[in-house]
Amino acid sequence: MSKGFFKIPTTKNEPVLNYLPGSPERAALKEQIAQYKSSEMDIPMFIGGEEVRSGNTVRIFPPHEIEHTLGHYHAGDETHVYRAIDAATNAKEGWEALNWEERAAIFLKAADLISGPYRQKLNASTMLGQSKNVYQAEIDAACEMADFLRFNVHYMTAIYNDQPASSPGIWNRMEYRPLEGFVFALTPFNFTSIAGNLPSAPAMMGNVVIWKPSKTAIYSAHILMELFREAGLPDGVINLIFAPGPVVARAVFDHPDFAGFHFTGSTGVFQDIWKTIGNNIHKYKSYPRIVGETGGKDFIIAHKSCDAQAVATALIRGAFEYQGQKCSAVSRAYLPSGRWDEILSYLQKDMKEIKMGSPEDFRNFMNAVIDEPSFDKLASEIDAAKNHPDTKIIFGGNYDKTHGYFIEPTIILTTNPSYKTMEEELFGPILTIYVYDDSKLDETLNVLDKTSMYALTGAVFAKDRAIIQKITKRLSNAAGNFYVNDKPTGAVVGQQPFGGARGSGTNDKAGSMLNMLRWVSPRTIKENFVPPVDFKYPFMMEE
Ligand SMILES: NC(=O)c1ccc[n+]([C@@H]2O[C@H](COP(=O)([O-])OP(=O)(O)OC[C@H]3O[C@@H](n4cnc5c(N)ncnc54)[C@H](O)[C@@H]3O)[C@@H](O)[C@H]2O)c1
Ligand SMILES: N[C@@H](CCC=O)C(=O)O
Repeated sequence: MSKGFFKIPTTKNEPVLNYLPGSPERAALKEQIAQYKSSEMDIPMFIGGEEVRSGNTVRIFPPHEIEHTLGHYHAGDETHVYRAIDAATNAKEGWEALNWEERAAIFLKAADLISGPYRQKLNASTMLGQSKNVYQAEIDAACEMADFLRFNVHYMTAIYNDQPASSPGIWNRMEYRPLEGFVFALTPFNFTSIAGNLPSAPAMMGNVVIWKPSKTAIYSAHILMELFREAGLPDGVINLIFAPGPVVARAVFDHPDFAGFHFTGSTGVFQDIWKTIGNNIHKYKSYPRIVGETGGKDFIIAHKSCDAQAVATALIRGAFEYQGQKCSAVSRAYLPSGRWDEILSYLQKDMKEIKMGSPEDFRNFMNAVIDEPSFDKLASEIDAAKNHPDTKIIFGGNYDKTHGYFIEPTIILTTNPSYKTMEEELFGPILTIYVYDDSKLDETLNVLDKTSMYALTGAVFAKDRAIIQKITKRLSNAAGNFYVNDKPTGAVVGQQPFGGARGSGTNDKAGSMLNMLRWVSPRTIKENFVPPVDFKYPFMMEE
């Protein structure tokens, strides 16, 4: 029982370190990378606090250096899913009974471990396992992960503090119970922080969790699990398993105690799972909470009043950072004909200077794409654009998978605003540009709004305030995160709550109170201090 209304420490964003030559953080990171590269890691599942080794091992290697072995993980099967569900069920009572401040302390400690001894472990494992450069790893694995943990504690207390009014003689209370059952967290490859947030956010609210990460992000997922354990997370609260997605899904979605699904990944997978949950709805104790943040076809629209250099910079950073493998990455742009030559000349200058290679060489702006299927798909889209009458490749267009999965940053110019790469998410370093007639802004906005099924991120570049207002209003349903004169990537927890609508997800805004509310099932308690003892109401009195 808590014996005080405790206040949490002030919530602040984790500072982004610079990694300048000669800095201590750069030296520490390089040392951690060297250490990880010099020994192979043996990675078990974690079920109920036990390290589980199936003996069925799978090799892990850097996408940019495919001959090198980072380690092996132990792949699981259906039996491990059932063991994980049992472990979660056994942990539930004890975890729910723990005071909120004890739960908060575990996750605040995890955040401080990230600021300290775990920072370079998370950064190095993300750089090597997912092929991110130092800055992309730092803003994700270190800063965003620490921010999720600290801000979610803040939102948890804000939720608990939200209490109903009480009339005289009555005390109304709202109890924010965890869900009755377990939560399933299914996580993507591209953000270590998302992989960590999806299981930890429901756990913070008192839930027990089965966590299945992407097979291409198991190296950093292992470090996250070690972090949670070192921070004091009790056994069985989060259970990490490496069975194939469909195998886990079959067992989880058939279980009567399945209570919530926390997903980030592609739209097709989410929609299939939603159907499975719908078909099984009669099997569950409660209606499950379904939270899914999915794909995007994110845009920049520039107006003739824009700053051309700022547009070019936003296109390059927005489209090519982390090889375009951000759900928020710019992959289609609508640029005004009157400013196109100027924007193009800035692009020409900058594109020449982009370096691509291993993240171990800190000069590289870009690294490899995540795996061979992704590489092959991107290469085939580039080839298709090379041969299509509506398109011309104006930058890049080459690819090579001899030693790693490298795709050149590629810009396609199209005369057809409905060309495939203007509509479909490719998830790679391919940007398609459509140059519109300056006088056809309204038509272009209509096309932009209707071209794709997604509505995740988008940006307008303009100096004219009336135009900024007009476009912001006209595109109000085209993006869940909308940016004015800024690239549409790099949302910061607590500053730009993140998520999209339409085909891009349930828009529950990761790292916000809206998301945390999905992991509780409130119970209203009314207490009457002096209950009535006569059933008759005063109006019934004799005249
Ligand atoms: N909106 C957002 O906030 C956001 C953030 C990051 C990534 N994304 C999206 O995620 C996608 C990229 O990530 P990804 O390639 O890891 O996504 P993905 O959908 O391929 O995989 C996500 C997870 O689902 C599992 N999975 C895949 N197929 C499955 C199936 N049939 N049954 C059960 N599980 C299955 C994977 O193993 C992985 O753990 C992109 O579409 C991107 O836009 C969205
Ligand atoms: N929140 C991240 C994107 C996460 C998806 O991949 C951003 O804003 O760039």
